[in-house]
Amino acid sequence: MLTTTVKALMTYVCPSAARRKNRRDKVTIIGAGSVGVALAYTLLTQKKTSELVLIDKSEEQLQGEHMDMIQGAMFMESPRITSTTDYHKTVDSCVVIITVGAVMQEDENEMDAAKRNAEILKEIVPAIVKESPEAVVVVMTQPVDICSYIVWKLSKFPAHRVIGSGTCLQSANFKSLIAERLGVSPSAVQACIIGEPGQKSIPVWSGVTICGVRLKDINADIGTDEDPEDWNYIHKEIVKNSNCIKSIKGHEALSMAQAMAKITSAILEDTRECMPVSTHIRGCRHKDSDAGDRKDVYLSLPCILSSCGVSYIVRQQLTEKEKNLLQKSADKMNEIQSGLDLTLSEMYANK
Ligand SMILES: NC(=O)c1ccc[n+]([C@@H]2O[C@H](COP(=O)([O-])OP(=O)(O)OC[C@H]3O[C@@H](n4cnc5c(N)ncnc54)[C@H](O)[C@@H]3O)[C@@H](O)[C@H]2O)c1
Repeated sequence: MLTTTVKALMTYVCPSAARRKNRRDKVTIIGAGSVGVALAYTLLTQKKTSELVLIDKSEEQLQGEHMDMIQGAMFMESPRITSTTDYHKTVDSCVVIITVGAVMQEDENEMDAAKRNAEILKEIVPAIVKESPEAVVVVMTQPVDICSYIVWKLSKFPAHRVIGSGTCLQSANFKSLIAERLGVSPSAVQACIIGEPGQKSIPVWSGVTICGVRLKDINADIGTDEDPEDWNYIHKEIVKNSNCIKSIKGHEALSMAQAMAKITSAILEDTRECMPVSTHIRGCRHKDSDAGDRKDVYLSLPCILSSCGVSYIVRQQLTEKEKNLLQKSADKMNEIQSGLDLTLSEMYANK
């Protein structure tokens, strides 16, 4: 029975937050590139899984990564590691993490990247559904909100079982830079970045609290252009640093792997942790009042993660400006989604 406070605080998403009867921890990572391998290694060294399957289309790549991991397996309590091109080996995975697809190029727009990666996702999603129909799928392929939407549509999974990595890493940076400026531990800071990742992400300054004290109550203009202390330089710094890492080494594989390990363990261990991840948002007020699935988009919001994926979305009390920015992102997602062809060819549909 939900109390009034719980109802006002969070939107109930998952039809049953019941814990799985048979706890398992099999994880599949699809894509053995920089991000997939960094994540595999992080999950193994943090002992988050005892059974890991790594899938890629390149056998040579898989062989190299597999031999390297197996050599060190004894130091990781000898987990079962399978590296394969055969999806049947992924059967009954608890969590499937998608890291396939080439990194977005600097001059590439999101529509082109979405179309390019949609073709790859059409190839792999039917195989995931066939082998692990109960899995929670976590999408890392960029543009992550659009790719999460594509996976949700192709899989026909309930929306709470398809999650995108979203703004979880940016939010963690947001907390730690606020903490650094205040000279406190990040654990004293509650703060998050929502919407889409990158430059258009929305730092929710109105909701930043330190041990329950709202910074906006002390500095009414915090994070705005009128802020005398220019706190928003923190958000600019996060975006700049992320772009800098990408231009120097091509990807943020190591830090993303840490964030993803946290999301994965929240699902495997049913921790009910609150993390901003890309989730299905229903009922966005798009400009055209057309009903139907045009209103479905994926964007990051703070979610309670459990064994069923997203159990709740926390209802934030956003300012009008923050709401408008979120709406702008939703409108953009809607526009990109309407340009996608998500019909599965027979070859993949019957996989
Ligand atoms: N969500 C995030 O915050 C975040 C952060 C970093 C990277 N990424 C994204 O993760 C993705 C992977 O990045 P990366 O640096 O590891 O790229 P990468 O090129 O190093 O690796 C991609 C891998 O996918 C494999 N692959 C491609 N098509 C496949 C298919 N049909 N079936 C199986 N495997 C296939 C390739 O063989 C390759 O090994 C990119 O889309 C990137 O933009 C997301």
